[in-house]
Amino acid sequence: MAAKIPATVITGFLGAGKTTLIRHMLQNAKGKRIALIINEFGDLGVDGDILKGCDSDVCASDDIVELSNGCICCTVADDFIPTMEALLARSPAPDHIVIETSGLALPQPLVRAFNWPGLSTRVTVDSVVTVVDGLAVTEGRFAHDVAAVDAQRAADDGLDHETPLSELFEDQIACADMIVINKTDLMAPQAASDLADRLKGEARAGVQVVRTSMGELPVDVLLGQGIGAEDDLEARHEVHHHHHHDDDGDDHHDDHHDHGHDEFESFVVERDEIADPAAFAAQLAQVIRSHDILRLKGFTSVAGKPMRLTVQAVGPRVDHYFDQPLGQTPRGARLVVIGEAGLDQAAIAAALQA
Ligand SMILES: Nc1nc2c(ncn2[C@@H]2O[C@H](COP(=O)(O)OP(=O)(O)OP(=O)(O)O)[C@@H](O)[C@H]2O)c(=O)[nH]1
Repeated sequence: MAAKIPATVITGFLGAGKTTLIRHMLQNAKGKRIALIINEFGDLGVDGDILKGCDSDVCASDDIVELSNGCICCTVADDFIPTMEALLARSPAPDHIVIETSGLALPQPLVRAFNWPGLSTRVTVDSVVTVVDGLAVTEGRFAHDVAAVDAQRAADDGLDHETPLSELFEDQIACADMIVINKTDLMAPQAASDLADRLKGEARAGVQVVRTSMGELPVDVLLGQGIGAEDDLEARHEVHHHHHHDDDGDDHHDDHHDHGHDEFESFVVERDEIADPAAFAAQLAQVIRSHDILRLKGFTSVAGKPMRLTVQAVGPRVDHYFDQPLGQTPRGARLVVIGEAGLDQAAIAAALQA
């Protein structure tokens, strides 16, 4: 029988650098036929567009499958498994499959899907790679922040659970075979190495922790780890609490269908094209700060310019760059905004449209 096709699961919180890492991998894959499955939170398809827009023949757009019917780990049977089966039926079959989960996905249910009868004989999880925004974690912006949680607890006796952000982070760390501390260009070397030590302590024994920036990991380090994560699920402890327990008490093994998604929300804001990228970036940074936005990304045209401007913000940091000709895209801006539930959508839209 033919060898199983290896599949790498790339996980990591919103804006950690998963798409950047995958783009670097595709550009350095040296002829390996890689099929990509990507799943975004928010419905603009920004990551797919960024990957298809990279002018390299290794990432032909029909090798990229976007799953946009919700969170990949919650729609495993309806969406993910049929997509995998379709990829496996291709001739020639891909050499490697890479799956980019949404920043809010729990990796465990996805890994579990590889034990499905139709998949288990044909693919194996080469490794689970968790990309971490090193700067955001050291700043305690979303990760498990002991001091902040303790302070909250002290202030509120009724509080018996951690924030959804820190729970997601813990699950993504607990499931990892390799942790990539990304964005080290924004960190002092000592802070990056302290974080590496800390995450080694939180992860399972033997998990590799590597440091990088712009996801520039050698392809041979990233792919071909040969772990077989689906055989080892029990070790990948799931810490995420379910906030929507069935009262009948029967805990199904696949009861992650609505894990915490209603704790986050996303929406799209459209506006007229902008005049000045730097001024717009400053405006976005202001809106992000005043409304506690976790992630904002999208595209806009700029008055008088033929290129599309990509805008990306992770917490308070806003990046913008021209990436490709506008082509047929109508002029104007489309932005997806992601945050914890309760965002003031009308006020945010008004501030972004000002
Ligand atoms: N300075 C710096 N910026 C980075 C690095 N890696 C990624 N970025 C930027 O961070 C932003 C988010 O990166 P993505 O690769 O889109 O992150 P993602 O994990 O795919 O994010 P989601 O779309 O939320 O899933 C982009 O603006 C990237 O250019 C890095 O190592 N250093």
